[in-house]
Amino acid sequence: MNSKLRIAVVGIGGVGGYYGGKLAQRYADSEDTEIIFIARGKHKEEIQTNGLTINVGSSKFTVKPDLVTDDVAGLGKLDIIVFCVKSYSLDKIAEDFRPSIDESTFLLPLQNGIESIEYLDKLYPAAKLLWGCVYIISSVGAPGVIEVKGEYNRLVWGNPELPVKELDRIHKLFTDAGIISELYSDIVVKVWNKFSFISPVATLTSAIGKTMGEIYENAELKENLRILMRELLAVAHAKGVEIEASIIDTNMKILGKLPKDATSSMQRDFMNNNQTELETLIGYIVREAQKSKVETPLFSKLYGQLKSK
Ligand SMILES: NC(=O)C1=CN([C@@H]2O[C@H](COP(=O)(O)OP(=O)(O)OC[C@H]3O[C@@H](n4cnc5c(N)ncnc54)[C@H](OP(=O)(O)O)[C@@H]3O)[C@@H](O)[C@H]2O)C=CC1
Ligand SMILES: CC(C)(CO)C(=O)C(=O)O
Repeated sequence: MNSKLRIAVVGIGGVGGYYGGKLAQRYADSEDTEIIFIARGKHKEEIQTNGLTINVGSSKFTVKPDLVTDDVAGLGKLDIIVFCVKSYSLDKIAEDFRPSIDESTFLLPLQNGIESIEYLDKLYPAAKLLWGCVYIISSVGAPGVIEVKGEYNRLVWGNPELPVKELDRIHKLFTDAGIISELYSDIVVKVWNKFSFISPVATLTSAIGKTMGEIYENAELKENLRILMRELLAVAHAKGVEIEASIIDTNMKILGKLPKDATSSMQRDFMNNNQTELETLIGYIVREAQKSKVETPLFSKLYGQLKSK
């Protein structure tokens, strides 16, 4: 019988490459923990042959997990699954994990937004769902290579309804791997806090094609961003999430500290004609507003514009 703790990281892109890389660096080849990467194509082949190299600021490390595969069906029971694909890829792959998931499996989705978490909760109601989000700027540089900007990244996660002892064990597992792990009992608010920044910023930058600095320095655009944040908060409050109004000022301060030429990843996806996370970052707010009969005129207008882009 396999008594190892079995962890799968699904999607070895910017996020999965960094967090999977840290886990593999600490636990691959260990006696008690198995690290599995779900990757595909040339990226998978490169990781299998030469390992995954992670460049973080001025340092770098290369890892080889215990297994790299695109064959989810044959994996067997898993203990922790960290979903790091883009939100639009989640439903395609999440279903394939059914034989690996039972009531003791932890699921940790790290997509931006709320919808992926709600989606996995509905798909696997018996599993132990963790809420999570990450503060990192990272991407695939080349097959087998991950580029992370800056040295300081945070993994924010938790679920107050699950036993503290089990959460503490995962927290130790992450921390021992060198991951900055922040375990919160008010995790729902923490994930909405991040969403209250990224959703309005992604919406406005993508709709008008301006950088974060250009928005911050223009009073009218800045007010539009505040309006989007207020609309998002109204939706959160209607859903019973106790997010504080002061998060808007906090978000504006964060925006002011970012490089003037910073763009959002959705804005870059629109510019490069790539598939985007429009539905989970923006469409979700519009749909939830309709369900709760909350008015979100600016979100609705910009969502309509972006949908037809
Ligand atoms: N990157 C960042 O800095 C941040 C990202 N986020 C969020 O994290 C999430 C992930 O983003 P990010 O890491 O940037 O995305 P990436 O596109 O860099 O990574 C996703 C990876 O998943 C792979 N993938 C998709 N489907 C499959 C599949 N069926 N089998 C195997 N591999 C698959 C993709 O492979 P392929 O290339 O072949 O499609 C890609 O390597 C998003 O929701 C994003 O908004 C949040 C904060 C910061
Ligand atoms: C805010 C940022 C840049 C990094 O956390 C991000 O999440 C994104 O652009 O999608």
